[in-house]
Amino acid sequence: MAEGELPSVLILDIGGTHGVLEDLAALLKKHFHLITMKEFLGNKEEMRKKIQSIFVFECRPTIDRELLESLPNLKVIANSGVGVDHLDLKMISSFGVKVTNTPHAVADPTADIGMALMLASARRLVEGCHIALSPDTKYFAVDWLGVEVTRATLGIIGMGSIGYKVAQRARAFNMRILYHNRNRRRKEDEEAVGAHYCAKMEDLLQQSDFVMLVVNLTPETHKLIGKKELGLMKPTATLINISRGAVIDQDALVEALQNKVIRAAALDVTYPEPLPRDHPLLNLSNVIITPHIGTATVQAIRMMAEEAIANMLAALNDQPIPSEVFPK
Ligand SMILES: O=CC(=O)O
Repeated sequence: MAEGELPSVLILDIGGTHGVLEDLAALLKKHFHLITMKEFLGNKEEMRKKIQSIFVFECRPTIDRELLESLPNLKVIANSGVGVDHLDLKMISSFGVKVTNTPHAVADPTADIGMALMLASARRLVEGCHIALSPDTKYFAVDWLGVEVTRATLGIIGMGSIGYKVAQRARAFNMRILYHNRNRRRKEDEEAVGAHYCAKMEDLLQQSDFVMLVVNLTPETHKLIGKKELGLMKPTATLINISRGAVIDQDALVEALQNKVIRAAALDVTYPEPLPRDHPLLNLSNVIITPHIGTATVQAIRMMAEEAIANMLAALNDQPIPSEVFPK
């Protein structure tokens, strides 16, 4: 790289051609020369040699061996978002390329979406909205009573930083909070939010009125919730998923919802995304689905870009990286 020249960053975004939003581009341009996928595809050897970093912005691309082989000077892939289940960490690391994520930016907005889904499902907000918008529906609230979140039992599966933020919020609703996690949190953390540890996930499933999934998607959590687990839940319970769609066996979920094995589900994530238009989950009145919007806020998008920039700069300058993700 010539002196004074900014390091080149390839931007992978939804559609692969638009680059990032204007104000984020301005932020990135202070430190990097940006290359959109459109420019990249039309181009030449010389440009590929300059690319030192990939910024994955609001998309889940497949980064394959072929792409990595074509970028001889790539040092880091900076993912905006915390989940890196779409990246083959071992393969990427075999090229000497580092991977980073943005755990701080995502925690609050994702916890907010968890709470929003729980409240919306409990109080049947979407159905209520349809009734209010429809000119000829007769309004009899008794026909579609909701349930209360206040003082109910919330079971959080996955007590990392997002799960913990959910617990903090749930405490304000006087909820009884149970959690299941690979590792038990420190006593002080538990006490601060009044959370009780369930070593066995089954105990949490049996006792909770609301079960919220906040785990990373890994081989161990793939289809963590299937027919057996749904069968353990109360028939009055609601399942909320803000992690990844594949954490639930979706066929089993459809069956459980159709047969009222559980009361309802509220999902910000599905498998695949979006669901095919004829998917049975889209035709159930006891389901709310949002299109993976846990971090879709003005603030989060900016904070994720800032975190990614700090990660890229550290990686390119051989400094300690704030949020590096290592292959297991
Ligand atoms: O899904 C959102 C994230 O991984 O941060």
